[in-house]
Amino acid sequence: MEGRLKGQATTNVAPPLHTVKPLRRTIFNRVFAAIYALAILTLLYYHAKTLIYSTNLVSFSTTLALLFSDLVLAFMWVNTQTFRMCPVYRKQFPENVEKVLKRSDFPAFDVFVCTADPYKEPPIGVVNTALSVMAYDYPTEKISVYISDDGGSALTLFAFMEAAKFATHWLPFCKKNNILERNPEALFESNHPCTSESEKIKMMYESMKVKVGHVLERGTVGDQYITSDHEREAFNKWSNKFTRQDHPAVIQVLLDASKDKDIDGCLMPNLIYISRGKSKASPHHFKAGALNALLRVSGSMTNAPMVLSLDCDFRSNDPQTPLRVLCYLCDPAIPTDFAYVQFPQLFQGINKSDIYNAEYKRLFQINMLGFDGLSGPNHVGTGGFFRRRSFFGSPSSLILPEIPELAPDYVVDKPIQSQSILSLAHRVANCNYENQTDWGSKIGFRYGSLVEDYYTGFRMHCEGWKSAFCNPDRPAFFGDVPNSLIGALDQQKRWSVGLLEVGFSKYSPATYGVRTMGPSMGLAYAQVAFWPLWSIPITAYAFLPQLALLNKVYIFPKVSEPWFFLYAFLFLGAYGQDCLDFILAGGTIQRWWSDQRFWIIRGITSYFFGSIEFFLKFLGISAFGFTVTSKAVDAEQSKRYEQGIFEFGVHSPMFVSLTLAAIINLISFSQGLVEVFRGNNLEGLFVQMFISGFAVVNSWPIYEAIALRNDNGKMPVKTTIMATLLAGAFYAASSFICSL
Ligand SMILES: O=c1ccn([C@@H]2O[C@H](COP(=O)(O)OP(=O)(O)O[C@H]3O[C@H](CO)[C@@H](O)[C@H](O)[C@H]3O)[C@@H](O)[C@H]2O)c(=O)[nH]1
Ligand SMILES: [Mn+2]
Repeated sequence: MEGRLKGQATTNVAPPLHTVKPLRRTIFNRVFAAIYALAILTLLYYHAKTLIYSTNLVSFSTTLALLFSDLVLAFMWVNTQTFRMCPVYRKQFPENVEKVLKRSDFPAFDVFVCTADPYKEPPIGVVNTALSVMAYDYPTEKISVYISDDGGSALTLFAFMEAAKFATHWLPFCKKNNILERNPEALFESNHPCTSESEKIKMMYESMKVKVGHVLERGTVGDQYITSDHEREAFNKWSNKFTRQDHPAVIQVLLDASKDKDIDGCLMPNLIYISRGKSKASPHHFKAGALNALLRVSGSMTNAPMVLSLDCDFRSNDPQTPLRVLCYLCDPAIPTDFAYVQFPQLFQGINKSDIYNAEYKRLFQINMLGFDGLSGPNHVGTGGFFRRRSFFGSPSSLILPEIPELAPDYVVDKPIQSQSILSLAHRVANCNYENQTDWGSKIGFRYGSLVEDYYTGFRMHCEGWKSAFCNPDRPAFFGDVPNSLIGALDQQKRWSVGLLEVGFSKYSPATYGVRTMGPSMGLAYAQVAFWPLWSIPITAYAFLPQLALLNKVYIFPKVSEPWFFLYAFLFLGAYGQDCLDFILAGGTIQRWWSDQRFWIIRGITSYFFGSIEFFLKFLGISAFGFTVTSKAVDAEQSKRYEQGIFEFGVHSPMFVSLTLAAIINLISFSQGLVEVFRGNNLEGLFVQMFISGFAVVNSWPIYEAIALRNDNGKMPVKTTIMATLLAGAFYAASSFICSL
């Protein structure tokens, strides 16, 4: 455990703030890893032998393809074992925080909420996120919430002006009634006790929602909604020349903790709207750029020592969360190299069997425990409480920013609305501000990857920072999931590009990471960076055995041969352990099934196309950007999602490859059946039939979408035709090769 973050349960001096325990399955994991490693080596030996003794081109090339695929699988398997070697489980005791630290001494914290598009990310949702953290059980005047609007939209600003007014009722209401769901949407959807007060608040919320909805529908903030000169002045910044990609910085203080009070006369938190300056001439680096602008603007206004970064759809579900964080950050025994506490991404609105594997249990929950036993979990973009200091160089060498006011220990001694503070804030939010500075390379969130979260956490760990995973029984946050298949696949494609950007950079976890953090952490990070490589074995196994079967070429050992048992063990062992991990983490068999299916789907869609996009960019042929996942809901579509029906509906190259695989597997399985009925060679074709049969079962929703459905989410005819033509071409090409 490298002497880090050992819980303090054993000391009697102070009440414990947190504890850490190894997971019981660790021994089993280690023994199984040793056995499985032997099996993998045996398989590679088998392939090598077959390769050497292969007599014709077809068997040589199929063996080579299988060998290469299995090498990729083996590489990923080795990386995955790092998560299984010393997983730990942590607990916090927030009730003890006030025994070691007076409430008045609690540190201040700055919350960053990012949004980028009022139509894909409806402002009322962003408002809910902000309200839920503004209402934390924490000294209110120590909370500052910064909204970053990369959509540069007056509609979002309008929503927050309304939210600021509503908050003066909402915060005291939550605190007086000890409400747990502190975002109004969640509270009013739950069956909360109805009182006259809650009815009144609900009406206020509904009327705000209607107003914000109206403005969004119209696309402009009508005069009737502007209630003061101050507001009018703010909206005047949206001049004719103002576009989303080209505009000066807009910073609007909506609530000021030094003077604005709620209806009971208590101080409110700071609430600040920011749309950083943009120009087509300077790169804005997507979310990472937005977060760095936030680090600077918040630095110039409040410069709190603690920073929480949130996606716009990531609502607090527990007002006590900051206290859990203090269990680490205010623990007198905490090492100085401690950078952040990461909460898992958990979601609301996932359907029963989680058809799009939106839960991502392995990434967000299981692997985190493994990371946590090493140097700590990676950052997942939202739900991370950082020490501001960790953005400025390694624990031992502070890198100062270009102006002293932004240094992490600078004390802001002027009110946030003073002229000098506001002008500094505007200056650091300017689009050219970062030119010739260390932002994005040495300080702040790091540029160069579409998964800025993963990359930034990785670089911090490389610098020697540590982190801890915090997964309380009552989830700290809930997010939204992509609720259409194309939404989920596009998101995964973006991640794939971003991950490869890190995997094949000079900071690759497999080389630089292993060198700086040691093999365990390096390979753990590599496990994630190289996900898209899975597209190689998955695509190979989705087409090769099937095309071979169609051409009566048998490429796996016969059932009667001992090698068959090696294959059986490798398959059952991997799937069995995977399933066990999933169930032990509280999953259901049904969701595990979706999880394994979606891994295959991603392999032939997102990972595959993401890799292509990455290499095109690498060769300088094309560029790509951050396509924001839509959080807006379509009633009909969400009804189908509820029922667990896959949503196709639109044509996409990714759907073509998916349909192609489904068709080839169905035909090859049928062909296998015919052979079996003819009494031919069941022993020899069993493995190939098993693989295509497995794929057919997994592809069921695709066949339904092609042939049995009539709703708007069915497979577009164009997609089916293209896939069918391609299937024909694949078959023709394969028979040609076999005839050589
Ligand atoms: O130019 C941009 C693009 C996106 N965002 C914000 O980034 C967040 C995440 O975007 P989303 O479309 O929801 O992407 P996801 O794939 O769901 O997000 C995951 O993956 C991202 C990296 O690809 C991380 O940034 C996120 O924190 C993580 O939750 C949202 O709040 C956006 O508003 C910006 O602020 N500026
Ligand atoms: Mn998201």
